[in-house]
Amino acid sequence: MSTVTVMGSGSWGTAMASTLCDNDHRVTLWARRPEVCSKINTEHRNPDYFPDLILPDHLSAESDPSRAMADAQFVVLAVPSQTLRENLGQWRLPDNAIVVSLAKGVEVGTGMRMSEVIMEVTGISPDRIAVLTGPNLSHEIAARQPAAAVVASARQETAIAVQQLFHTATFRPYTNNDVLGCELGGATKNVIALAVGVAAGMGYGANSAASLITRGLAEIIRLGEAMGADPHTFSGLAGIGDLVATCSSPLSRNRTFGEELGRGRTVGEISGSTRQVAEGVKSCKSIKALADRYQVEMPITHAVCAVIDGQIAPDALVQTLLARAAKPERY
Ligand SMILES: NC(=O)C1=CN([C@@H]2O[C@H](COP(=O)(O)OP(=O)(O)OC[C@H]3O[C@@H](n4cnc5c(N)ncnc54)[C@H](O)[C@@H]3O)[C@@H](O)[C@H]2O)C=CC1
Ligand SMILES: O=C(CO)COP(=O)(O)O
Repeated sequence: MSTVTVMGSGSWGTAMASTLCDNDHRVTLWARRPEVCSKINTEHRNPDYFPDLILPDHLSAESDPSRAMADAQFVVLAVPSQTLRENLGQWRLPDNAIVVSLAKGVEVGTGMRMSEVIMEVTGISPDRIAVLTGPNLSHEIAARQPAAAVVASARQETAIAVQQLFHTATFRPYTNNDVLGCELGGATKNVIALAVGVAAGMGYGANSAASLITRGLAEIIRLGEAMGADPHTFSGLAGIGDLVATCSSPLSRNRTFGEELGRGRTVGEISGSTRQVAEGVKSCKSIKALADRYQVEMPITHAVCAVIDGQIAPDALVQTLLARAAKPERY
C-alpha cells in the first residue's frame, strides 16, 4: 500500500484517484474548491464531473495543497497543461516523492512538455518523474471498463513503480522509456481530434475520419522523429492507441469541440459553454511552433490553428487539406 495524492479533481484526476483506491492505496484528492472536497468526503461524489458515479468511501479530499501532499510517496499531477507551471510555483512537493504527470499538452510560449515544466519549476530529477498516458477516456476508466496505458520515465525503476501503483484488474499500464514520444503522442492527438471533430460536425463520415487519423499520425511521427522520439512509440498506446480513442469517441472533449466548430459554433461560444478543458485548443499553437522550430510539415495542425485563430472558417479546414499539392504517401 502506498500513499498517493492526486492534485486536481476534474475528470481525469477523479477517475485516476478512484482507480488507485482499487489497489487499497491511501489516496487523497486535492480539489481547489472546499465545497467539492465536502461532497467527496461526505457524499462520495464529484457531481460537476461525474454526476452518476459513487466514489470509493476511503477516497478523501483536501483543499489545502500542503496538507493534501503531506506524506505522499507519489504525487499525481492532474491539472491542465497551461496552468501546471503556475500551480507548481505555488506548491511545495514532498522531498523524494515520485511525480506522475497526467496532462496531455505542450506549454504555450515555451513549447515545453509537461515533464520539462515539472523539472524546470521544481528542480526534481527526471529519474523521479513519470508520465502516464494512453487511450484513457475518463468516464470509461471511472466505470472500470478495461483499458491499457503507458507509464514512461527516464528511470526504469520509476516507471515500474508507477506501473505497479496503477495496475488494477481493469487498468493495465505498460512501461516505456521514451518520455518524449509518449508526451508528444498525448498532446498531438488532441489537435488531430479537433480536425476529426470538425469533419464529423460537417456531416462527413468514416472515410474522412480515417484519412485524418492516418495522415495525422504521419505528421505526429514526423515531428516526433525530428525531436528525437522513438518512432515505434507512435504505433503503441501513446500514439495510435490514444489517437484512435480520442478521434473516435463522443466522450472526447477535443473531438466534441471540433464537432461543434464544424456545426458552426465559434471558439468563444464553445469554450464559454463548458468548464472542461480541451487541451488541443491551446496546444495546437505550441505544437505548430515546435513544427516550425524543427522544420516539420504538419498541415493538419496548421489548419486546426488557422481555424482556432479565426483565420479560416471551420468548413475550409478540410478543403484546405485536400487542395494541397499531390504527393506520394510517406511519412
Ligand atoms: N479527461 C480525460 O479523459 C483525460 C484527461 N487527460 C488530461 O488530464 C489533464 C486534466 O484534464 P481533465 O481532468 O480531464 O480536465 P477537467 O477540465 O475535467 O478538470 C481540470 C481540473 O483542473 C482544475 N483547474 C482548472 N484550472 C486550474 C488552475 N488554474 N489551477 C488549478 N487547478 C485548475 C479544475 O478545477 C479541474 O478540477 C489534461 O491535460 C487532459 O488532457 C488525460 C487522459 C484522460
Ligand atoms: O486524453 C484523453 C483520452 O485518452 C481524453 O481526451 P479529451 O481530452 O479529448 O477528452
